[in-house]
Amino acid sequence: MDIYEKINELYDRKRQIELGGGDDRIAKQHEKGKLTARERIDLLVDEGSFVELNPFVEHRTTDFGMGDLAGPGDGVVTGFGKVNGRDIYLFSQDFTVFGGALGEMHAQKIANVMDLAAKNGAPFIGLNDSGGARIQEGVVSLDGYGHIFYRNAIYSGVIPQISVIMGPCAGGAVYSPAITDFVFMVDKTSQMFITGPKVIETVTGEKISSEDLGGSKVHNAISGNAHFRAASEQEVLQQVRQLLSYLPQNNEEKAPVSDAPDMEDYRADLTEVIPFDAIRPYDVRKVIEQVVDTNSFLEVQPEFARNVVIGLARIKGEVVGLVCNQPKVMAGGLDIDSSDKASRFIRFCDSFNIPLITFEDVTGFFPGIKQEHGGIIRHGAKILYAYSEATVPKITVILRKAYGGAYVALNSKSIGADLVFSWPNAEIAVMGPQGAANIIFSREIAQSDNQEATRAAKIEEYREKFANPYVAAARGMVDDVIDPRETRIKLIQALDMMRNKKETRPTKKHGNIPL
Ligand SMILES: CCC(=O)SCCNC(=O)CCNC(=O)[C@H](O)C(C)(C)COP(=O)(O)OP(=O)(O)OC[C@H]1O[C@@H](n2cnc3c(N)ncnc32)[C@H](O)[C@@H]1OP(=O)(O)O
Repeated sequence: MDIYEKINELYDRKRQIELGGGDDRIAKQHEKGKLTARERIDLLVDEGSFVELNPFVEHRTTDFGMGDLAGPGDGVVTGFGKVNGRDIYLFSQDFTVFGGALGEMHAQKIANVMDLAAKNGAPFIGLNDSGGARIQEGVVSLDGYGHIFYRNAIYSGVIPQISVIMGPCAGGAVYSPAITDFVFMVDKTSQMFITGPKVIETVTGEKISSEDLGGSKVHNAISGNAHFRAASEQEVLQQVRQLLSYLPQNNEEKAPVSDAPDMEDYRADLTEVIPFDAIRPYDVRKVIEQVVDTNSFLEVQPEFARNVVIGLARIKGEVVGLVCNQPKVMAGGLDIDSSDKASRFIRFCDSFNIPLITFEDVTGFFPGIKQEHGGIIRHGAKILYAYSEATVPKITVILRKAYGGAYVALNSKSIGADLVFSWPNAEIAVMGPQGAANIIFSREIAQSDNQEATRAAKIEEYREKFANPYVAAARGMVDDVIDPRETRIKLIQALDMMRNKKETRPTKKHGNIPL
């Protein structure tokens, strides 16, 4: 045999590996509306940039007849490539090989590429399509999951981690995506659950389909376990590419800066967006659209806890993280789910050096027995904690109402905001004028001959005294009361001023955020 024959043999072997579980299983995968592991990689990375690692790895199990079964690549393709010209590392589970089930060597390949991603400071992306722990390998496959979860945890906040669910993801397997920063799902073909419909029916008697139990809609709109969903695999992989364009490569870098758009910084229409009447709803996304660079807002978790709007955007080309009350839903009040949603996003932005901008219009934490018994105290505390520990530039703009504990929690000066701006129509107080007047003037109102007139007069008295931004501004809790039309200009100036912001915290192992 000469060297050319050896090279031909190498190519033959690689071709065989690339066939995965073979033509029949590939056809089955396509029939389900799913792409193969390699087709997905081709759609995700820049053309021709993917470099595969460990293609020759095979399992070494002999139990249950496995000794006779070849499993090319052990059911997972791993490697590195580029997205938008920047490095990424990935795995893509191959459902055509043992149903993408995770065994010892499969796990080892994933752990290796995670280590490479962390050492080289680049995002890590997992394309999940797997029957879970490989049943024939028993505890060895469970151990494999442990090695992956461990890396998900210790590399959290070091490199961005993204999970894309493109098939089943069941049992303990779900904990890897749950630790990652962003979870994407595909409508109808991806499901996540700890125990499937059959087990649930056996244990609790409840009947439910896989899709209704853990499909993309459920996790995006109800459980909050996922952040994005798409109608097809092609679309979801484009969404991942888009998200990556906002992110720094690692926690020591800043997010990439884009060219500043050709747009007016003075936004004349901002006076029209918010109703002057303080109780009328509006869509805060209209404020966001006016302030950030045109078409740059990427909303995160748009279907979950819609009373808070979060997302990434650019202002004069610089990436920022936005946390905003949504007065259109539950009057923008904060509840358990929105507290969790906002807090995790604040911590993500802080981990990866993305300045935070808060648009505030909040009536308070949402009242109710369900909220209290569900632990709103503990969940609401997460927001305070997340803002307090964050050291990135932190700017708040009070658009209209800022009441009570929610005023404090939403990046007030007292918990570390660098700058707080307020629009002139803002009301900053312990509670709304109606509630306040009814409590502090209850005796005068009760003793009055005309209770309704006295109540109205007292409400107005309270509104004039406290429901404005000038009391807070007089004490420096608001840095400036601004013309709404200058909001973008003020934010550009503030971000520029804090370009080199450095803030340190006392040395500690880590804090203990209320979970
Ligand atoms: C960390 C702890 C855990 O992960 S506990 C979770 C353990 N996993 C499970 O309980 C799921 C078991 N699998 C299933 O229920 C089904 O295979 C699911 C995932 C729903 C997919 O169904 P379906 O699309 O019809 O495919 P299929 O059943 O024909 O499977 C395709 C091939 O993959 C295999 N497979 C699947 N899961 C595993 C597994 N966990 N371990 C080993 N092999 C697995 C199937 O045997 C099948 O193989 P083949 O193509 O017939 O040779």
